[in-house]
Amino acid sequence: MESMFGRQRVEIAPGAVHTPDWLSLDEQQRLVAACREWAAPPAGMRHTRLPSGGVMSVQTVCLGWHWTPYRYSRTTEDGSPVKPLPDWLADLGRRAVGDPAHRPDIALVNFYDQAAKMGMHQDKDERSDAPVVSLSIGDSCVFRFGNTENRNRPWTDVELRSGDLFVFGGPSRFAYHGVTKTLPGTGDPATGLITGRLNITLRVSGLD
Ligand SMILES: O=C(O)CCC(=O)C(=O)O
Ligand SMILES: [Fe+2]
Repeated sequence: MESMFGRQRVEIAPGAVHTPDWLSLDEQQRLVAACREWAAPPAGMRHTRLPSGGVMSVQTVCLGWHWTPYRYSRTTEDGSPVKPLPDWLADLGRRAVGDPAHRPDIALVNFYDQAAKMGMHQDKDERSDAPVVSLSIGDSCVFRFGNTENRNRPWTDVELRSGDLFVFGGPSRFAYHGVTKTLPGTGDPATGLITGRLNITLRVSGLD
């Protein structure tokens, strides 16, 4: 939410909190550089294929556990081992949640080109109700945060900008959400990302 003092931390729904400008420029630069390495093959960034035969418009690389709709595994579709989730990234997730016991073991790194979006869905392939941490870098987007019942209204549209944190847990952990559009040209090239949007979600798998 915008006030004359800038954007404020807002609880969008119980357990769902938007914290603007949470990442420093240094942290964003480090994440962009790391995402470039994670995106490289093997087990690199690709468009996820859906069982329906469709292909997601975002490109994704997974760390820790590989997500294939609708389950997690230790290897990708072509049999490559999934890249590890580095401790420093799990530490960042722990700091975002503010709970010393929080231990994310999955990162999904999504890249949105200017046409990419993500339909309303729940993050429900994890066997844990621990909060999901979402970090955004690059172009702004319209993030639609809905309800836990279905993909329809009520929802709240939130503009996520570069450096913003969004955490959803508690009663909002299984709320439907999606990205209706990105806003091309709104990112700061100083992050190292010249075009497009990166989103990193950190999750607890509940698997071993
Ligand atoms: O890009 C975003 O902000 C949301 C990504 C998301 O919902 C997901 O990866 O499940
Ligand atoms: Fe999601």
